[in-house]
Amino acid sequence: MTEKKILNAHGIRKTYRSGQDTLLILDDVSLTLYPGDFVSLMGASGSGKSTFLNILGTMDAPDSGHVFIHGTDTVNLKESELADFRRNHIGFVFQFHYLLPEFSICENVAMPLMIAGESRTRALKSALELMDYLGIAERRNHFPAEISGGEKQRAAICRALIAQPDIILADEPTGNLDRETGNHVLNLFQKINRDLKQCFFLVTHDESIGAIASRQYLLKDANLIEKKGEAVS
Ligand SMILES: Nc1ncnc2c1ncn2[C@@H]1O[C@H](COP(=O)(O)OP(=O)(O)OP(=O)(O)O)[C@@H](O)[C@H]1O
Repeated sequence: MTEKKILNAHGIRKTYRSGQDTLLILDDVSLTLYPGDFVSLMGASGSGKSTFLNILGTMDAPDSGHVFIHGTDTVNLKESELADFRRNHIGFVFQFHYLLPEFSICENVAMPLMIAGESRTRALKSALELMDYLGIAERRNHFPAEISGGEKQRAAICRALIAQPDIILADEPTGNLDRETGNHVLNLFQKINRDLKQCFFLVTHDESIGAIASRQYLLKDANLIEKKGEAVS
């Protein structure tokens, strides 16, 4: 039996113009993600990690190639269809939390559901359940400026999870945190992956962070190379 694919990126090529030059960032790169996968992508600064994540997340378009998510070829979607598609299928966690300062933590977490048309009461209830699961429920009525960096990142993770996305794309999610707080966030990723079978794609320049993934890749010279080695739990 073939396992269901969550994401299938195929033959991705991406170049950027730099003056007269053409920079080749991704050269015929392919990747498949399955339910419950925990995949990391490492590579030197400027190797194209964020570019690849943004293409997988439909935030950027490849020059050629296809990104199928849940069977839909996202490269063919119109700009007007992409926002809904992302909201339904992809959760993002970035180095900076991007919480909205004028809303409470609970409202921030509930926001994707409210935007999708869920009632405020039900959205806030779901948000609170998730915040309880990730240990920040007691911060529900605080505003982003009133909580710590680690709590903000946990709130951002709740917001990424709330619509039950097929995949969470995380770009240097601990880059702005001290080592201990960062480890706590990574432990939460592992817990969510284990408990909920949530698929993660994690970009990091830090090999010790990338090593927690069950499948590890390196982006080098525009190619994706699978690293063989045991995941660190
Ligand atoms: N919009 C753009 N226009 C031109 N060049 C770009 C653009 N975006 C990225 N680049 C270049 O493409 C290369 C890959 O960038 P990218 O941000 O994907 O690398 P990265 O591996 O994520 O780097 P870092 O670890 O430093 O964040 C870099 O050389 C960068 O300067």
